[in-house]
Amino acid sequence: MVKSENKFDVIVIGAGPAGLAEGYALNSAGKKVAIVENYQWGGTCPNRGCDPKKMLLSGVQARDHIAQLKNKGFSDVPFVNWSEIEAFKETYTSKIPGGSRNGAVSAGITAIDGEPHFIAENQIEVNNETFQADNFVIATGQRPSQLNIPGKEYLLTSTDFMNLKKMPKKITFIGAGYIAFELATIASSTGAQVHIVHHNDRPLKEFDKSYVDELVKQLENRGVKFHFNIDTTSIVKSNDGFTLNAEGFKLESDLIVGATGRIPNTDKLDLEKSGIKYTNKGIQVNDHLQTTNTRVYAIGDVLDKKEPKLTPIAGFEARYVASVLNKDNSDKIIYPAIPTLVYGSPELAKVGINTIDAKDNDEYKVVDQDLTKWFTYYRTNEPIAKAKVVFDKNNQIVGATIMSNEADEVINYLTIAINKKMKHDEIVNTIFAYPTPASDLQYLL
Ligand SMILES: Cc1cc2nc3c(=O)[nH]c(=O)nc-3n(C[C@H](O)[C@H](O)[C@H](O)COP(=O)(O)OP(=O)(O)OC[C@H]3O[C@@H](n4cnc5c(N)ncnc54)[C@H](O)[C@@H]3O)c2cc1C
Ligand SMILES: NC(=O)c1ccc[n+]([C@@H]2O[C@H](COP(=O)([O-])OP(=O)(O)OC[C@H]3O[C@@H](n4cnc5c(N)ncnc54)[C@H](O)[C@@H]3O)[C@@H](O)[C@H]2O)c1
Repeated sequence: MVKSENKFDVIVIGAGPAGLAEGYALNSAGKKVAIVENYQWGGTCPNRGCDPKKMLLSGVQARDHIAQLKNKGFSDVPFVNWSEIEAFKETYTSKIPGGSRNGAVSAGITAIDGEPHFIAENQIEVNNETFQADNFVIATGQRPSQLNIPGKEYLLTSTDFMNLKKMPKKITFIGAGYIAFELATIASSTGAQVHIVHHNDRPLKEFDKSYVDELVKQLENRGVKFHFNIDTTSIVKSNDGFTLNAEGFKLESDLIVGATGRIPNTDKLDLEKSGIKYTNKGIQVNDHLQTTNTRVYAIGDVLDKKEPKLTPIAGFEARYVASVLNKDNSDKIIYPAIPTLVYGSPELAKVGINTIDAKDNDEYKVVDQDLTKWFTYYRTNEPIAKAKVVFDKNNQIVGATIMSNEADEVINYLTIAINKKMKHDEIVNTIFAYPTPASDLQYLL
């Protein structure tokens, strides 16, 4: 017999951006909701992902702005003190787990701490107690993948990097994806000599190659050394640090960070007992985000999906599933244009139709502009600012790739323009504050 207080309308598993957004949306619609978390409430993004990374980057970007203005008002480029910036980040992250849990409980959500696993299609067990629900939403996210090589235990994760108390003299990242580019930018501005070792010659492969090549050059200009086509075979501990070995290649470092992707947290849940299918890419769902057990939904990074695994998409999926469970919606999920961004100095961003796919397609026109001399970028002496914009046959913007220090802001404007199908006239006739990246939009579109 399941105790009546252990029976819920919906049990959400995982208290990250996806699970919390789900819990709040269902709770405010009057459902009896519980959320189960096995580690830190708040999940990856605010505890060990987007937010701490961006706090660490804030100091780096401030320093880089001054570096750009060397001999144009500044004679010295300040040193970024890693220990202070890391401690500042900690003032934010240390409050996240408690704050996230308290917020959910204050809203009326039942918080359960422990390791859940399915024991039947509508029941889970946590801490030897049985809980039952009409529906479940799995939102357990991902964790860093680990290379299967001798010495893998010596590799740090992105979380370890962000919690370092001291920046080492020499640090190596394996893998050249989002995490390596962003953390390498931070490390190189805080005094470390940085290396990136990648197994092929196509870093950030989902972005336009010509812009990635330029980004690689910008990182090289700040001292980052790239080693392409190197397949790491082992890590060996030495007296002073660690040696990364590959065929005909050796690299000594004080620390080595593995940044070769992330894997879904599906393994501890006994999904088979609930009839839920999954692959090594995540939980399989239909176009209503429903798993192979129709009472169970899955959202966020734990999904096997083609959309990128990012915080705002986790929130979008949570709101969608809430609308389905609240019986307000029976439509399949349709994603709007999704912006993605590699943070740094400069930033690389894209949205909508990829400029790589549009290049050789008659349906599209791609306009590539060097913006470096435009006033917005000239006034801060940015080393590089570029934009490739994709238009369809009606001259409607459908995609873009942007590189500059302001790419985060510009890509968001372009996302609105794509989703709202805005025409050039509408942009020209919108009065934006001048001079800002927004007031440049009329020359981009
Ligand atoms: C270094 C880094 C930087 C990033 N930067 C950005 C960025 O700038 N912008 C962006 O949009 N995205 C970024 N991301 C991705 C972003 O963090 C994720 O997309 C987002 O956190 C996904 O939310 P989620 O709720 O699906 O998963 P998560 O945030 O991972 O939350 C899942 C939760 O489930 C819990 N859990 C796991 N297994 C179980 C279990 N068996 N039982 C119970 N609970 C469980 C976890 O402890 C966690 O709290 C970054 C990620 C990393 C690692
Ligand atoms: N700004 C952001 O939005 C942001 C920032 C960080 C992370 N994230 C999220 O976290 C995810 C994980 O980031 P990530 O950088 O770990 O993964 P990623 O998938 O972006 O990059 C991993 C890279 O490692 C390479 N790789 C794989 N095996 C390798 C090997 N044996 N040796 C060398 N290289 C190897 C891959 O080819 C790939 O380029 C991202 O896909 C994204 O969802 C987002």
